[in-house]
Amino acid sequence: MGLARFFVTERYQKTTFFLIWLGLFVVLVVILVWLAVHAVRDVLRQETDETLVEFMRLRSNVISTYARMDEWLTAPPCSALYMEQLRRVAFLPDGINEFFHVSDGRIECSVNHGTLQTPHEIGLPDIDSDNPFGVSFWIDRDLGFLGMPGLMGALAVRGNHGMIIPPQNPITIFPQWMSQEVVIHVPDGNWWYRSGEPGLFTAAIGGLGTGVFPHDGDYLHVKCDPAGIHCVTSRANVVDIARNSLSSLSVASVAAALLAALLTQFVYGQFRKYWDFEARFLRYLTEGVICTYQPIISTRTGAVVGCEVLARWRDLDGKIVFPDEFLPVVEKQNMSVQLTRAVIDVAMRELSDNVPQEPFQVNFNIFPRDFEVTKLEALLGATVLDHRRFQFVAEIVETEKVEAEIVQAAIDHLRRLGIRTYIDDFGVGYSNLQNLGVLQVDGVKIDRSFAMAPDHSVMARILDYAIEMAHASNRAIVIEGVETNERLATLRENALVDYAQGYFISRPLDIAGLVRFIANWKPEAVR
Ligand SMILES: Nc1nc2c(ncn2[C@@H]2O[C@H](COP(=O)(O)O[C@H]3[C@@H](O)[C@H](n4cnc5c(=O)[nH]c(N)nc54)O[C@@H]3COP(=O)(O)O)[C@@H](O)[C@H]2O)c(=O)[nH]1
Repeated sequence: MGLARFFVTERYQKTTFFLIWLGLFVVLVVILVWLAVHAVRDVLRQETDETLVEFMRLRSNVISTYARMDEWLTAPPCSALYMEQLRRVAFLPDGINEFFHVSDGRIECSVNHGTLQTPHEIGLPDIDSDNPFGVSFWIDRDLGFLGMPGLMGALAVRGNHGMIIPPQNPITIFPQWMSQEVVIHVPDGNWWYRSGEPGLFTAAIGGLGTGVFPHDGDYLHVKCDPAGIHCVTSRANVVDIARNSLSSLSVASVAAALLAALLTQFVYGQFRKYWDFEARFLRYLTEGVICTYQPIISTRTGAVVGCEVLARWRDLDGKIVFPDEFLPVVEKQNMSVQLTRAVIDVAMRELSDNVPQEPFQVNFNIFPRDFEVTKLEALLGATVLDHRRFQFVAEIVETEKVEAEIVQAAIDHLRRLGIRTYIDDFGVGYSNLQNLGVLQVDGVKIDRSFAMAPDHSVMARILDYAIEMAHASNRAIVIEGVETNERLATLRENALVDYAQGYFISRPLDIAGLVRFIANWKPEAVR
């Protein structure tokens, strides 16, 4: 049963619907979060790369500017011609805004915006020239000595040629939730802060991650240029992201809830289709078949002579389903042989294990469409041989028009096997007088509507005629639907009736009930 209960049992359906919705909603939210994390990672990677490219471009400008200085500065240092040559360098479109001559740790002269009045000591570099470019750096120095008070910048010197690299504030405007730090990484493993939010690089290399990785509730991404000189660390602050995207988050949640509801309709619909009555009946037909037995008594002796086997089907939630509900499915899906086979198997197992009475008549209902020699052989042949102490009766109810010749051949075949055939529900539907004349059956069960009709009603009077007609054709007569003692008494007074069946005698019983009924039944009580 397991999960199926949730789709079969009415009272679980709302809960099931809600649980499916919740599951889908969670899945959608997880997908959204996953997409958002990926988008953030992409932004981090992209912004990091862009900043690195800026710094690498600047660096190649610096290198090419040095090449120009080496080539163009031919005059004696700080001479008028030299200053002219230096000014030509300053016109290069390089983003570097001060050029100077250095000798013995002193800036001797400079050109561009700065106005160096006197030589200026610059002391030891922060980063010496032991790098692939042979450039020494003085990081973040106050450029007041160049007549640029309050401006900070890095000094880069190669040989006697120097330049100022102003603070490189990234051109890009980051999203509010993002920050960056650029450091210059030097070969001895130290690094110098270059720009952005201090401390990110330290956190990143302490975070032991590569690529984009979570760190202290944030996402960090660190990347150095191929020469390993500039390193950019970008950070996405998760709390800031959430705070900045509150409105988008609410919209996304509502959208996810609605989409989950739509998907639930579909998914639930598919499950329901899979588990709807018809589908599950067909899947579990054989496993679910149970048999009930309605006793049949002799009107002459009052003794129990046998029973009619009536099928029920146990649904997956344990509910008992009656033939009115499943027979249309059986007929529509052409499963009559499977149902009858299952009923016969269950009934014969239960009856042979529990009912010792001999002889004992066992009536089965056979679909008219199965009243063909080959189908009946398959349905009843072996059963008859295995259970010879039972007297089998095949009840045929004509819910559809049948070919009399085919049915008669089947009746003859059954008779050869020792099985009797009764016309069931005589007097209603196709089960009429004409068939009584055409089909050589052994007995007639007169439809219960006659016996159930009030005394002196038209139906009750027709019952008498029906009995007479059946008797005239020399058939055994069974009256169904005996619901009162009075009706039974009337029938017993009528010498033409052979057997009676009905709620007054007993409702259909399970096998244990049938055994009890047989044990407790007192024929004289109805005599
Ligand atoms: N092909 C098959 N048809 C089958 C099988 N099992 C049952 N059936 C047919 O389903 C119809 C309904 O059967 P069920 O609900 O079991 O009803 C039977 C009795 O409970 C009911 N009955 C008997 N006595 C009385 C009574 O006094 N009053 C009253 N209101 N109802 C009563 O009648 C049904 C038995 O009818 P019948 O078969 O005509 O003798 C029914 O048509 C079954 O035939 C199956 O395995 N195969």
